Amino acid sequence: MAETSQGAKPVVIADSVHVEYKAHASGKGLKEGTRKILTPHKALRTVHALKGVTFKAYENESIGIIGSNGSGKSTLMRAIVGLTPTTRGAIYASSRPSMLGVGAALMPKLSGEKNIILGGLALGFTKAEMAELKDEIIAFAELEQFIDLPMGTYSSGMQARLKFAIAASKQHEILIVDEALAVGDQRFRQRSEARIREMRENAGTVFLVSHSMKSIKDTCSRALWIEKGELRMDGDPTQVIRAYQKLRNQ
Ligand SMILES: Nc1ncnc2c1ncn2[C@@H]1O[C@H](COP(=O)(O)OP(=O)(O)OP(=O)(O)O)[C@@H](O)[C@H]1O
Repeated sequence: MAETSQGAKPVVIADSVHVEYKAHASGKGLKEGTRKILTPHKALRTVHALKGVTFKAYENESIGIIGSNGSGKSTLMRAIVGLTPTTRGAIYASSRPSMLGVGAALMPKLSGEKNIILGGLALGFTKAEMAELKDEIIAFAELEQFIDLPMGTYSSGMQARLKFAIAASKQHEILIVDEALAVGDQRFRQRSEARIREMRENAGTVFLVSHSMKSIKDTCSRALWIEKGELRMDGDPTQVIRAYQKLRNQ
């Protein structure tokens, strides 16, 4: 991969990325192969969610992704992780990007403690490693009093804290955080932002999708503004946010 004049190596390259979703007129997304069983009179709509997005992300950057609802932010993140295929263009990454969140692996009926082990295994830790990390995770989530209760009894904020604490226990080289910070309370948000900064300092590259301009300003070194599937602006977070808010207030 090419290097910049400052010598930083790109870790993610998005090269004219297009993503088109095929959606049934009833509103449901379609998986490959589903098309065949649809009745012919039901129209198939194409949603062009990303229209040629190009950028390079470098080591140690923390990149905020902003834009209106439905502008394509999550689609871009899912394409970077490989969950959503690009229709045209390509994404190159120097190592496998991780999406912060172990939500899918967790089970509401199990205690917070058992879910920590489960979530850790899903992240690739061994049981022994999780036994060592467990207390730190419980302390970060501040759930000492509740950790033996089923996770399903937790409030949404408590669940979000548990998920963040599990996922943030691992150092990721390329980490994608999609709105995870918006759910906790103000104090937890500050602590999770600090943790993200720490991960970034340890040679990680972080993408943070958020509608909280404060989170982006406090956490990110760069911002990408995606609007209607296109990269509208890329640069210093304060300037990009100012331009975005100016358009929103018109
Ligand atoms: N599975 C899907 N099938 C069809 N269309 C989809 C699918 N997922 C997303 N879209 C469409 O793609 C566009 C971009 O959606 P996306 O979720 O990436 O936006 P976003 O910027 O993350 O929005 P928000 O800020 O509201 O979370 C929207 O028009 C959305 O309706």
